Amino acid sequence: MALDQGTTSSRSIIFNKNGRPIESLNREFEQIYPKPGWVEHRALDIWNSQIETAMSVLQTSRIDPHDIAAIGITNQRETTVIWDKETGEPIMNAICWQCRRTADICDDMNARGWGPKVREKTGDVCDAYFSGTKIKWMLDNVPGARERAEKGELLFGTVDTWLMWKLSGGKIHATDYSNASRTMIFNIHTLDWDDELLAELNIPRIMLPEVKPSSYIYGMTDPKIFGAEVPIAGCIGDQQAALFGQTCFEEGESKATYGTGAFLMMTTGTKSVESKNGLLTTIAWGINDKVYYCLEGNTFVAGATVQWLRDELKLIGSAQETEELCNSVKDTNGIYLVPAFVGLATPYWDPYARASIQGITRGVNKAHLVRAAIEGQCFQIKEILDAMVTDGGIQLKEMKCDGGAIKNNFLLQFQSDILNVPVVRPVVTELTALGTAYLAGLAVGYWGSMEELKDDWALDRKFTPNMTEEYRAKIYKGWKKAVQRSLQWIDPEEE
Ligand SMILES: Nc1ncnc2c1ncn2[C@@H]1O[C@H](COP(=O)(O)OP(=O)(O)O)[C@@H](O)[C@H]1O
Ligand SMILES: O=P(O)(O)OC[C@H](O)CO
Repeated sequence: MALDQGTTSSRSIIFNKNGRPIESLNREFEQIYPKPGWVEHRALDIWNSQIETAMSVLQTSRIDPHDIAAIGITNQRETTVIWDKETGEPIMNAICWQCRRTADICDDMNARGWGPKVREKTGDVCDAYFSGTKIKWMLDNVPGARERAEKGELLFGTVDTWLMWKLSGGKIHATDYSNASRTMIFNIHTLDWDDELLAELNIPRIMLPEVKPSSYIYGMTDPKIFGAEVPIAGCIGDQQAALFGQTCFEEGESKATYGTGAFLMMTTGTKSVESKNGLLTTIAWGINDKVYYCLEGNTFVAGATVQWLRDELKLIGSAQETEELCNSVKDTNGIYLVPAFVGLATPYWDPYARASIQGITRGVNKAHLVRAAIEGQCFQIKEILDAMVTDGGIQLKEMKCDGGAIKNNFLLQFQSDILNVPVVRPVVTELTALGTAYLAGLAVGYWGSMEELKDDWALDRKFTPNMTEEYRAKIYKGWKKAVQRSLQWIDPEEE
C-alpha cells in the first residue's frame, strides 16, 4: 500500500504483484495563503486526509490489513513540520515547499557567499524552496521554539517523517536519503546532516530525524491504527518515487511528472553530477547499501495554474475541461501565461518573479487563456530539458511522463511538439505511488529484484512531434520574452 501525500491531496493506493492499482482514493485538503507568496498546510489536515484514504481503501477493497505486505510513504518534499515530541502538537502550520517567506534569509546567505557552498555540499540551490530556512524561520518566529528545540522537546520532519511518526504511534523519527537531500542542511556526499550549515541556520541537530535508505524496514505501524502491525518499508520524495516507478534505473533515463508543479529528472547512477545550468543534484534513492543520484529541474507551479483558473478565476468547472477548451482554438492568439505565482525555479531561481499574462488583445477569449496556461507548463519543461541536455551531455530519445495532469492529451501532444521528442504515457499513471510501493515491496521480499519490475511498465500512448521547426522557434522565442518580463517583479526593498 502506497501513501502518496501530495501538495494538494493525499492518496492511498493498493497495488498487486504486477504493479497494477487495485484500489485507490484521493482527498484534497485546504491550502492556506496567509500573505502573497506564502503557502501553509495544517499538519493535522495532512495526517487526517492521508489516514482516511488509507482506511477507506482497506475497507472498500475488503483487504485484511494483515495481508498488506508493506506500506511505502511518498510525499511532497521540503514542506516543513515541527512538533512537540511528547504531545505530538505541531508548533505552527506546516510551511509548504512553495512558500517564499524565507527569500530574505536566502538573499542574506547568498550575499555572504553561501551559494556555491550550499550547492557543493547539498546539491540544492540556496533558495526558500528547501526546508533549511523554513526550520530557521519557525525557530526564530514561534515564541520559545528554539529553546524547546535545544532541550530536545521538539522534532523536525518533512512530511514523510511526520506521517511515519504518526503511523508508528510516535516511535519512529526518521527520513530517507532522498527527502533529506531536499533540506539544504544534508550533505549528499558524506550522507550526514552538515554541521556548518546547521550552525549557520542555528538549527539544533537533536531535532533532526535519522536518515535511512528508501527501501528499508523502518518499523511497524501502531496496531491501534489498522488493527494490525504493518511494516513501513518504503520512504521516498514524490519526484524520486516517480523516477523509480518509471523504472528509470539506468544512467541517462528520465521522466517528467505533471502535478501541482512539474519536475523533470534524470538518473545519474551512483555518481553525483554537478550542474552548470541551474539544475539540482539530488539523491534519487538509497537501496541495497548504495545511494543513487539524479539531476532535477523543477517548476513551482504547473497544474496549480489550472486550479487557479478553476478556484480563483472560476473560468472552468474542472481540470478535465481544459483539454476540450485547448482543442477548441488553433493557438493562444499570441498570449503567454508565465506561471510565476511563487517565483520561478529552474533555470532562473528568482523568488521575486511573479505570474503574468502577456500579449493580450481584444480577440483573446477564455479558451486562449486556458490554452496559454497549459502551454506554459510545457515551455517550462522545455527550458529544463535544454539545461539537462547541456549538463548531462545526452540526447533524449523519448520522455516518459506521469502525474495527475497527463490525462490531458493536448498537454502531452504540445509537450512533444515543443520538445521535438516523443512523449510516452504509461498504462499506470500513478508512478509516484507505484515507486514507493516497489521500494517497500523490495524491502520485505514481495518483489525479488529491481530487474523484475521493468516488465511491469506498459505503454498506453505515444505522442510524436508534429510542429514545424520554424513555428516552434517562433513561439519559444515569445515564451522567453514573456519570462523576461516576469522576472524580478517584486522589489525586496519595498516588501
Ligand atoms: N485533465 C487535466 N488537465 C490539466 N491539468 C490537470 C488535469 N487533471 C488534473 N490536472 C492538474 O493536475 C494536478 C493534480 O495532479 P497530482 O499528480 O494529483 O498533483 P499533486 O500530487 O501535486 O497533488 C492539479 O494541479 C490539476 O490541476
Ligand atoms: O505534490 P507534487 O506532486 O506537486 O510534488 C511536490 C514536490 O515534491 C515539491 O518539491
